[in-house]
Amino acid sequence: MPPRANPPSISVDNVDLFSVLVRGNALRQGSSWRSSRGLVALLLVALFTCVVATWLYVTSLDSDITETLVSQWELVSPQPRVYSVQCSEDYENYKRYPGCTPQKCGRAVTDNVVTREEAQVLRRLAERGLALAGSEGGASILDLHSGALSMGKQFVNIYRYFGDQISDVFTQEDFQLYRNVRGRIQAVIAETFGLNPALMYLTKPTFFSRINSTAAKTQHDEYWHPHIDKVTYGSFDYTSLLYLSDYGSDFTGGRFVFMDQNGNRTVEPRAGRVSFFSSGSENLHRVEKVTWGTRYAITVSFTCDPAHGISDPALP
Ligand SMILES: O=C(O)CCC(=O)C(=O)O
Ligand SMILES: [Fe+2]
Repeated sequence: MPPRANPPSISVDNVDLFSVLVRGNALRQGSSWRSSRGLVALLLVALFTCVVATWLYVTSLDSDITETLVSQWELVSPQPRVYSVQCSEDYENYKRYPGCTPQKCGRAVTDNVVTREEAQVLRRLAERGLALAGSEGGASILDLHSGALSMGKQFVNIYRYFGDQISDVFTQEDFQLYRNVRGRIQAVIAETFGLNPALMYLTKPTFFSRINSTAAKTQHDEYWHPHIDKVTYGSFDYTSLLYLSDYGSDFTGGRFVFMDQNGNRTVEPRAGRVSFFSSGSENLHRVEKVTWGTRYAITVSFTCDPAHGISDPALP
């Protein structure tokens, strides 16, 4: 038999001291291993709790502050859905035009002014026009009044650049439809805000916009910044947006957001939907970044100042 590898055990009163020592060490190692495992588990639980609590806080914050005014699937008809807001003091710094200058401010949405078929015709018109060029970044515009069209990092004038050929792209009927729709939008804004439609004038810029998720290449592509139309565009007193595509199926992201002090309120675009509002700082807003697909809209705005009025777009 080979010699025992274990040291000789000292037996005192039937107690094997060596075994006691070895067991004691093992117990100590075991308990320190158990306690450090316990500590790690505790830390993981604490971390998990923190992550869950933060996530719950952030999502609850988000849902608290974002209210959907109108969803894409709803049909707002026959009456517009109107949300009144107190007019800002902005208007006091401008000349007043009785019968037009906002006395009542707010925002409204209607699906009863432009049909989905008309929106489709206008969308095809926008597609044809914007196919002539377009921005390198995610946001392109086509202004039928001035002729400005995004091209690469700049703009060209379609009427100058394409000359007579432009009549192969746009027909007289297209312009007629624009005029007709503009008139109906003007009427619904006047009725909603108690204005005399004859004292409202179309103003510039009035443009088709096409937005997709391509990264911005210039400032012109950065459509998502919060802004006040009266500040950005100067002449605007009433802004309207006619949507030509559907949130959720034609594109994702790209909701319109009113940024109020007590939270955000969104309008989900729907083809044929007209959203309109007084253009002062009571209606600070932004457009969410488009995350997928292509979003088409037309901005049609009105001024109370006849000097800032423009004529309807027309073929040259
Ligand atoms: O396209 C939109 O929904 C809004 C665009 C906008 O805010 C603007 O043209 O000033
Ligand atoms: Fe705007």
